[in-house]
Amino acid sequence: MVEALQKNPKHKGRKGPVVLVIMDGVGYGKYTEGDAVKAALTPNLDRLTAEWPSTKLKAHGTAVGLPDDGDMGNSEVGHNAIGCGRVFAQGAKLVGKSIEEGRIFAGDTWKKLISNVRDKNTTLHFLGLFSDGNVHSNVSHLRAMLTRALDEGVKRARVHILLDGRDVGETSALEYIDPFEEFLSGLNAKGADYRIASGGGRMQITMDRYGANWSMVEKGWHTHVLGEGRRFASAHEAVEILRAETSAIDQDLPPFVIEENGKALGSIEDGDSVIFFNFRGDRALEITAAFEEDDFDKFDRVRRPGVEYAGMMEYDGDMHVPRQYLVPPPSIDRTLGEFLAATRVKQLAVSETQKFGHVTYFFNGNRTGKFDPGTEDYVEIPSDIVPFEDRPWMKAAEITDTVIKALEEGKYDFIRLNYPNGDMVGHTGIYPAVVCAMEALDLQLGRLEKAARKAGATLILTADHGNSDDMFEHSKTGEVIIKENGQPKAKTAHSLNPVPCIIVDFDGKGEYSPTLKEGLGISSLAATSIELLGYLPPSDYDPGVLDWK
Ligand SMILES: O=C(O)[C@H](O)COP(=O)(O)O
Ligand SMILES: [Mn+2]
Ligand SMILES: [Mn+2]
Repeated sequence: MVEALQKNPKHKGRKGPVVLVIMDGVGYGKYTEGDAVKAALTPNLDRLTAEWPSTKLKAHGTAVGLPDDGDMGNSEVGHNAIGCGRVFAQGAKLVGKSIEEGRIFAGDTWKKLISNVRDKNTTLHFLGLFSDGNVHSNVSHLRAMLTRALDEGVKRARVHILLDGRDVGETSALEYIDPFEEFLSGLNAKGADYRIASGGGRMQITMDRYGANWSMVEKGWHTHVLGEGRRFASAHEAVEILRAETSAIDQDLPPFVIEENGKALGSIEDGDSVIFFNFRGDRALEITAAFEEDDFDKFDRVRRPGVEYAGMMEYDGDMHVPRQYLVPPPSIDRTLGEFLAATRVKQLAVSETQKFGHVTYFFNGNRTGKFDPGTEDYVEIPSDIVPFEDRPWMKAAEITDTVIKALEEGKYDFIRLNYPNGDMVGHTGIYPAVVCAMEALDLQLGRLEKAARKAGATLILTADHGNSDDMFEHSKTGEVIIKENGQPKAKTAHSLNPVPCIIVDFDGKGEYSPTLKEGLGISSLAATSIELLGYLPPSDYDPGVLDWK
């Protein structure tokens, strides 16, 4: 356990709690066209921005521990940075380095999985998100592992691909599949039997998170493991036919199984090895449980093959899941939540299912569970299982109800909440729905503001990364890309834009300058929260945004 925090001598006390409001996926747009945050009618957000001290925070690239400044931020690295007050080298960077330096292949897990299939003459399977989005995975890591497996004498490998279209272009699947097939042909010319065996859209199969919809994982199990589902001769053919039939963007394409001679090419069998090559944990934990857990009751697995299973990384540092992994995760320690628990500051974390783990598991440095159940409460509002464009308001009102009640009861000192709308609806790429999501969010900000004023609370309005602020694809020279039908090409991924930091301090005593610091990143939100709670941040935390007089 960490030490308790020291008092901030310049803080003159507040009537109410500090409320950290994470408006997931709401940034400051670079372009007017496609900026749904700007386009929406948001009188509350506009007024709060105009009337209270505010600054912009960096939420992408090296400011959140990603390999370079061309990398968009994401919820994992964003909430890690916000909740941990410092920047850690993150999954994308750690795996890339481990491969570059060869450490991944010198590790016991790699060696065990490889010798398992070599000794038994069985199959090495790779399963994961098939893109270079760098949020959950990177296809370059997959290529490096396949190349190495062949060098180490692995004869047969099967790759199960989850089509992205969410962290990369919405219909970019063939840009990954076609060159990858060529790459496999190159390996196969050297004597390998390496093939794509199954796949499907990432929002249809396998990559559910936080228990929102286990039937996705069940469908994935049937597709990858049992080799059951609609059959095609190749992944390219599957994508073309399924697109023509459904008009779905990649993330929503139905599952497919590749067959040869009337048989699934790569079902997963006893004695095989399986590598789940995503480095990020939230959408990896459920399929991992299906492979690893003896007492598993989320769906009928029908057949559970005895395999050596490994994840790219450890996905849960508390529960030690998975049992075997290839690259050690960032060791995120001494988090804001842990310091507040040690200081006996009463904490509440609230979101709906889709982002519940963000304000708990990611916020606490990829750990499930509380630091101190005596002083912490976590509230999950169940998310609807619907396309988010059909209900862009999601559970913003219910989340707000919970926080307002907590403000009225005065039970907590620090409340953190995540409104998922800007991100979950942003990922659909459906512009009018995103505008509606922003307006729904704004209504709730108005309610929250009223309750906070009454309670003498301090609101910190911010976000983990952008998304809704950048809904159209732009060319390198900055023009909106127009499709054949004359409509702008939708952008489903996060943006590289900075995010707000607005300090709404209803019971402030003028102890700090109303001009906030500039040029900081979202890791500064931890120190800012601590200072507003009346304590001094740990000396190794990144500086807060406030200049105390
Ligand atoms: O998992 C997802 O939905 C996307 O890849 C990234 O979104 P998030 O980082 O906001 O969760
Ligand atoms: Mn997010
Ligand atoms: Mn997102």
